[in-house]
Amino acid sequence: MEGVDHLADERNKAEFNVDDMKIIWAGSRHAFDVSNRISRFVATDPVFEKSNRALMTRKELFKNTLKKSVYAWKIIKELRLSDEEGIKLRIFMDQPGFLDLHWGMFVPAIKGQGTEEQQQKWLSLANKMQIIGCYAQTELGHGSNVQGLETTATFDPKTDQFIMHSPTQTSSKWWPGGLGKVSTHAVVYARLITNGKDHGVHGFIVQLRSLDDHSPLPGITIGDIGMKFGNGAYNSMDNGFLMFNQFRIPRDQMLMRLSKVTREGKYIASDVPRQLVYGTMVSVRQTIVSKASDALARAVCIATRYSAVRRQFGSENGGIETQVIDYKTQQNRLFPLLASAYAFRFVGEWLKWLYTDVTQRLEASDFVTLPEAHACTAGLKSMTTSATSDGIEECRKLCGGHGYLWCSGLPELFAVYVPACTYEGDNVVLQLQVARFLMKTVSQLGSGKAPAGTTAYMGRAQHLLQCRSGVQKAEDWLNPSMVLEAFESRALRMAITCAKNLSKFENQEQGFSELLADLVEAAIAHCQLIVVSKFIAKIEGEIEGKGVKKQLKNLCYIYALHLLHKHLGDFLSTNSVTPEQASLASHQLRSLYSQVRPNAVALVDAFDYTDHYLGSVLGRYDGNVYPKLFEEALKDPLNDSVVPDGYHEYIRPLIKQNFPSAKL
Ligand SMILES: CCCCCCCCCCCCCCCCCCCCCCC/C=C/C(=O)SCCNC(=O)CCNC(=O)[C@H](O)C(C)(C)COP(=O)(O)OP(=O)(O)OC[C@H]1O[C@@H](n2cnc3c(N)ncnc32)[C@H](O)[C@@H]1OP(=O)(O)O
Ligand SMILES: Cc1cc2nc3c(=O)[nH]c(=O)nc-3n(C[C@H](O)[C@H](O)[C@H](O)COP(=O)(O)OP(=O)(O)OC[C@H]3O[C@@H](n4cnc5c(N)ncnc54)[C@H](O)[C@@H]3O)c2cc1C
Repeated sequence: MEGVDHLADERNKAEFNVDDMKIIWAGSRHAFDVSNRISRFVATDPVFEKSNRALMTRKELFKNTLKKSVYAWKIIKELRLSDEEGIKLRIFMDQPGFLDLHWGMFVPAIKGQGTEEQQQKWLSLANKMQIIGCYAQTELGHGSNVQGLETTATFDPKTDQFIMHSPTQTSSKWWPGGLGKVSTHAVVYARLITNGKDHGVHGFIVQLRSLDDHSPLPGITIGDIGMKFGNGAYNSMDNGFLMFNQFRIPRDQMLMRLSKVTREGKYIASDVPRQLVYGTMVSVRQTIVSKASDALARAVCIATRYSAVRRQFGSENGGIETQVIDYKTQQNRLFPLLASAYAFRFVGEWLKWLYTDVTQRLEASDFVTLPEAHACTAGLKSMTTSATSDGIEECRKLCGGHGYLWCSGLPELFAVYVPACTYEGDNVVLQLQVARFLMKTVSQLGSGKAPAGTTAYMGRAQHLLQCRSGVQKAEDWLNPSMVLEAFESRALRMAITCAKNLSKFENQEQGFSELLADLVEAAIAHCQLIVVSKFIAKIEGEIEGKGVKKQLKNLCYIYALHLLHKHLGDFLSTNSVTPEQASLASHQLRSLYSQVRPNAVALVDAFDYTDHYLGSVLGRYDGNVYPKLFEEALKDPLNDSVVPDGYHEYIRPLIKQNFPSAKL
């Protein structure tokens, strides 16, 4: 029935003020206002229609993305939207495209690695989008191993130019988004060679295409790398390949904030850490963590609303059946994901603070917190994107068969989201960076250098290695210090076991290779501790709104205790909890699920997503699922005619057993 809220009963059950929770979710009243206004604007503008995306050909989808992106840019300019509003517009437009790489990587790379002069020249063009840029780092043969890149930039003192060259097929740039068909420029990462000496990987601004007719400049071979996973989905993006054949650029197009090449070809390295050349990746990894909560929240919103609408079994005397959300198994799969969406939101807020702090310090030439910022952005990017990808797929299964329909919104969400486990650093490779950081921290324990920030707990190693959890009854698992101690002790003990095992190897690098799997587990334990501790810090802070804090507390402990349950092997083998304490945690979890149950729909309403953004028949705000599923089915081109194309050619001859005789 149109106009009826099929979820009204669910909404009436809520024990907290949803509008107050919306502010907490958004981060502030201002952020909520912006998000709410822009999402509704996008939802009502026909140019941003997206329900027809899956049936588009690749070319149609690409052109549709161009149209939307340019229209979005026009709106940003004409309505003088702020950066914050512009970014929200892009998010609610919900279609990956070249804007992401231009604003998300090309512009930041120039800001972070260009001199004042270079910024003035290039950003004035880029900020007006008179040039369109991308980030060309990965090559066919090397992605994770940035130091292994093969593209060369050789300085030619005769002409004061760099010669960009792709010496092998594997050195072709391969993957950069926006490169294939749109970008006029790129920040290209290549090995800098002066006077025959290789100085490692540096960034260069390179023009790729003519600004008059868009044709590739001579010496450049460029194109799209082809269809990717899923129909529609990330295929809106023109991920590209690029080869240089002795292509020349002026010397002043090397990004020279971190190191320089003089007119004479002398290489001058500055005294800042060389890793700052990776700065753009660190900034995007930070953004990806906040976006993880957004993607997971979308999937959870769909699965929660649908689980409240969907009924199976349990009918007595012909009465109505049980809502599937009332099954404990459904709750046990769904509510931890709901809790994770909130957890990732809060750790994302904290990471943004950490990133802003390290950026300010770097500007003042203080590099002390850089290793921690790198470890946190890498580890949390890895942990949250892996959990989100798995979570979206779990939400699809939580929706049963209908979750597999395109119009559930979940297949496309998964297809668009899952490469987040790979881009901006493969998730395993990134956790190994965290592991290196942890091993270094452990090796310095007792040296007088007290661990700080997220590793401060390691400073209490003596206590954490000996302590036994004090949990005696299920309610003790609602005590923040008991929960934290269990997570700290598990993380520390896993890290120390790895360090001890490493020390048995004469060659540390060989030892590291042997122990990779254990090291990744230790790194994940550390990252989970960070998320749990930031969630606890959030609920211990000031939170306004009727009943809001209570709900967040429930979600916080669900998040922590479901991790305990999931990684029980770690907790038991490190003696961080006993089997009895683990079973008390399960008991407490069940009780928390019961408390969340009446609030579940309201907790996903707090995300304030429009039906346009959700793009899901199953997740509709009004819960009017079944008539809309029919409507969607009838829109399919196969239903344009009653008798399908191909009937006369194939079906009829088959039924009539009337096909021409086969010849081998
Ligand atoms: C006017 C207003 C306008 C506004 C309008 C706006 C409108 C439009 C809005 C548009 C919206 C934009 C928003 C978009 C936001 C983006 C969202 C996401 C979308 C993403 C799209 C996908 C794009 C994908 C891009 C990519 O994938 S780029 C390529 C990424 N590649 C990688 O990540 C490679 C991974 N590999 C590495 O990073 C490194 O190789 C390595 C870290 C694995 C190893 O490096 P290396 O070999 O050098 O290091 P070692 O292991 O030897 O370590 C040496 C020491 O260095 C430390 N280290 C390493 N890395 C770093 C680092 N980054 N920082 C600091 N330190 C680092 C190590 O820890 C070692 O330290 P030690 O010596 O102490 O041990
Ligand atoms: C959708 C998408 C968009 C992208 N956009 C861009 C872009 O705009 N610009 C750009 O430059 N790049 C881009 N990339 C490339 C991306 O950054 C790389 O794919 C990513 O860094 C992973 O590198 P790889 O492909 O070389 O993986 P590989 O390193 O080849 O990984 C293959 C496997 O090897 C494992 N492995 C690798 N090294 C190790 C190790 N040391 N120890 C243990 N295991 C290891 C990995 O875990 C993985 O399982 C994009 C990629 C995708 C999928």
